Amino acid sequence: MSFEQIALEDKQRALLELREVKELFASRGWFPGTSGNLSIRVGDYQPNDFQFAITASGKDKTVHTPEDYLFVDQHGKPCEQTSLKPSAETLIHCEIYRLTGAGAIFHVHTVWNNVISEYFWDQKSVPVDGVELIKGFNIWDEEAHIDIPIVSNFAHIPSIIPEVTERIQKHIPGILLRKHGIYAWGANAFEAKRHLEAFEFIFEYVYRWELLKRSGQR
Ligand SMILES: CSCCC(=O)C(=O)COP(=O)(O)O
Ligand SMILES: [Zn+2]
Repeated sequence: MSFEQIALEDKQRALLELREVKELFASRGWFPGTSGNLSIRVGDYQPNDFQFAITASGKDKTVHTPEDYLFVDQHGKPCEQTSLKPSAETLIHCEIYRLTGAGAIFHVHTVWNNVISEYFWDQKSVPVDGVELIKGFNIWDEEAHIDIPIVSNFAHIPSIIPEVTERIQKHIPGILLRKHGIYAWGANAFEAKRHLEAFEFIFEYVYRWELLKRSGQR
């Protein structure tokens, strides 16, 4: 499907949703120092043919400007002539869309997601047992155990991709980059937001619980 064939309403919806999510996450302090990036897919999807709106690179995501977003294709190339640069991490979004067919991907840097990624780095995943918010991922078993994957972080973004490709799990809608941040996704913006919020809750809970166990209070 060409970019021109995608309905204008679909493109406008994506931009509006990005603006709302960006404002909400900014109010939570989830974009420190211009970090983070958000994307929402538009039009039809095939693993090798899709388009999405994404935040422009290096912007202060706590403010709104007319130059906050642009549309790119499955290779991360702008769909229209623009002076804007897509997020430096666009290729990670491309790969997650390619593998999952998700409708939205949100990436934030928080202290909790950074701390937990380092704490469990030797295991390469964060183990989570029986926490109610796992239901946020549509996993309904009270005793469920999940392992949230952690992958290596590199300044050279293409070097991050192979591990993302290898470690993405079908039933876990997120992946941690070591000492960098979380990528969470969903079928649409509502679901991706729910997943991201569940991850952030779980990271704080698991780390605090680990500390209590270590200190001998539990
Ligand atoms: C300033 S944080 C380093 C880059 C980063 O990790 C990030 O999430 C923001 O990069 P972008 O190009 O999307 O602004
Ligand atoms: Zn980042």
